[in-house]
Amino acid sequence: MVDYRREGNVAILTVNNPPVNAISTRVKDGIYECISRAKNDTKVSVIVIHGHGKHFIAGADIHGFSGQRESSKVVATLPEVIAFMEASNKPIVAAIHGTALGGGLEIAMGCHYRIATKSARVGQPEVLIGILPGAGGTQRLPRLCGLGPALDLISTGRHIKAPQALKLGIIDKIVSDDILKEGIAFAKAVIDKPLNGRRISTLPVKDAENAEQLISAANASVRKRQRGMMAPIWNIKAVAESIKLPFDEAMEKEAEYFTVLVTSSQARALQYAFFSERLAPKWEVPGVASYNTVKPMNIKTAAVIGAGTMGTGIAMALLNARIPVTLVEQNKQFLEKGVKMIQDLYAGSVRLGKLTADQAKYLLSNLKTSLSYDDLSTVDCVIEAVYENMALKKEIFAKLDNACKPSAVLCSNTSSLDIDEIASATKRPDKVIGTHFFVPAYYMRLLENVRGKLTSPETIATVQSLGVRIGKIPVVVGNCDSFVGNRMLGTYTSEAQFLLEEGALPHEVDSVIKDFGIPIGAFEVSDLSGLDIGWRIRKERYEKLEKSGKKHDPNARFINGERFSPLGDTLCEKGRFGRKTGMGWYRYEKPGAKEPFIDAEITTLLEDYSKKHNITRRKISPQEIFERCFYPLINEGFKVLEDGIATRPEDIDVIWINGYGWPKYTGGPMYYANQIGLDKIYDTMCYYYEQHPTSSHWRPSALLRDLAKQQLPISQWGKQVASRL
Ligand SMILES: CCCCCCC/C=C/C(=O)SCCNC(=O)CCNC(=O)[C@H](O)C(C)(C)COP(=O)(O)OP(=O)(O)OC[C@H]1O[C@@H](n2cnc3c(N)ncnc32)[C@H](O)[C@@H]1OP(=O)(O)O
Repeated sequence: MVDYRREGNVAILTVNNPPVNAISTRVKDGIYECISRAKNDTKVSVIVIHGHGKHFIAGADIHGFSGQRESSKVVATLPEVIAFMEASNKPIVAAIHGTALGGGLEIAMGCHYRIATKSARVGQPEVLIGILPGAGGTQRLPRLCGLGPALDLISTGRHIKAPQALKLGIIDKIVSDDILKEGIAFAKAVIDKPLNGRRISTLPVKDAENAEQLISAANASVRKRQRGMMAPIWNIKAVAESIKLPFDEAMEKEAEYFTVLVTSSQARALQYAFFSERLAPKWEVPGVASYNTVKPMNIKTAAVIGAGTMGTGIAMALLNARIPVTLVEQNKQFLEKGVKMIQDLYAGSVRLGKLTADQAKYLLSNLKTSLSYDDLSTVDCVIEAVYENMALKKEIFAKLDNACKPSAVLCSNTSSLDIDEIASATKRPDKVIGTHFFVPAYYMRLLENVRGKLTSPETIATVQSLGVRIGKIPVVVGNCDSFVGNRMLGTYTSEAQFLLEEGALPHEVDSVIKDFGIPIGAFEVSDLSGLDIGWRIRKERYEKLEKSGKKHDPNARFINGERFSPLGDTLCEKGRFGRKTGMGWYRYEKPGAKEPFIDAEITTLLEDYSKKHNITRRKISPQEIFERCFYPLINEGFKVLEDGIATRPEDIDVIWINGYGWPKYTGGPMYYANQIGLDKIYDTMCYYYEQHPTSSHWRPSALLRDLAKQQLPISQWGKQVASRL
């Protein structure tokens, strides 16, 4: 785990714990033993610590915070090992490449010098997994780089690159990529330098005079950007101790606050989410194939069909990953508008300093445009991103099938339509798959990959690997109406509207949703994305119904015996499409404005509606709003598992966290269901099903019922599936 060797008078400690050199108990013990050995070795004058493989040390082993800890051979804790390193009279140099994160940076700060390669990144991301840098990070970082930067890094968890770390004084020098050679050379040059001033714990905190202002600014930022999360608050509190107390006493406070966080349910949920996000790309389709049995195709070039918001966003996601893209439109003006959108977004990134002008120019140089499918004969992959219309999509796929080489993968960015039907327009259904991106597609991390009946494992592997390459978290799901995310969302938006019919107002429903931690309410989000999108999809369904001989009544509150709210359609008929028209479920100062205001017209519309349908409006409690919005959603997640549409509960949680703003600190809907208690959810579902028998989303899932009866957690379902593979 930690190798020791000596080269002349330099002791070299190599941390070797693949894949990221996480600090397990054995790594911690190994470091302690190797430092002791170097301290006692009279031939050693200086020590270098570095990491084998891709990283220096990416932090403490996250498995260790909730699972069983390995027993330790040495009694010292990680903070004690770091103190032991800092106290060494022989200089210790941390030679950093890849990442020095969390406990890795804390170890580096226990060293007397830190050098790093230019591409190395450092950070204290503990807050993101619900804990704090409990091995002295909250105390050493403000001494090293100042209170302001330390508060920022520790409360946000963001990583910074070596050049910025150098500016902040976190590292001493940027060196070439031959990190070990550089480390040894640097170590030799500092052998005789005094260590006074190199032991960070003995230094004063920089910017301490501005403490009050910096701490209140950090707290204000947390209230705005990390609402509901407890870890950022405790992280700030711990850093604040650095200016109130001497180092040793502040370390005791750090340990105390660490214990509060590490035992919290938020930390458990965030750590579960961390591993779930890493599990998602490792797809498994029981009885079919899995990521480790199939090789993906290498996608060298891609095309995107449609230069609207979705198409341009997808094109940018591909361009950002250095994949050359041909953007195709049928209309020259639309195409030019789309290209301008991309150019403007890159120009914005340059203005914000996220890209250099040269980088933006390079990315744009990989963008080709075309008005003809004839230009797609050599591309490896096409992503169609036109609006949701089955006939149009089928027409496009038939054309693509003729224009593209036989090996090309054909993807549809659909959020709800039947992939099998789209694939039926081609002679290569095995190469057709849904790739459901989220808006804005260049930014949102979720990619819901929808496999059809005939989609080949190679095609699944290809889009999963492409997803990772373009920085997404790809999740494989099965083909059903609206797939996983939107299928579950459907129950939530339906219930939200039923609540309006019965007496609630949009802002009352939205505030319960936001209090739970979802950043934007159901009605706010509907106004943001545009009510007309759902309306278009519903109109397609009404047309289908009519074709099958069932007349659709625009006032109907039931479709095929199922409760339905026509309120969304009513708003659209009045031109209330949301923010873009300045009115939707809320009113806005002008079209495109962001701030929603309660609209008296909507209140009247709802009252009239209820009267017309003989519904007695009543005050609906926040608890009822919560249960009615979220329990059917959770229940639908169980049905999705039952139906084999999702393979693992973790996949559902990843979808909801990364695509729909579900608060990560609750772990996602399936994890959260366990926290509430499956029996409680089941009983509540039964209660509401009795009250609302015409809403099938209240019918409790058989899986939920079985697990609740057997008092089993949802993770047991995952295990059952895993054992069947
Ligand atoms: C008295 C006791 C006091 C103790 C105080 C201790 C205080 C210190 C706390 C910490 O250090 S908490 C950990 C802080 N570090 C992190 O949060 C880093 C997390 N990791 C990452 O951000 C990324 O993994 C990476 C290092 C940037 C690499 O990213 P990349 O995309 O290249 O790979 P991944 O797919 O993310 O990861 C690969 C592989 O490694 C596993 N892994 C990563 N980090 C850890 C970790 N810290 N612990 C355990 N495992 C880790 C990850 O799950 C992947 O595993 P597989 O999926 O391949 O099995």
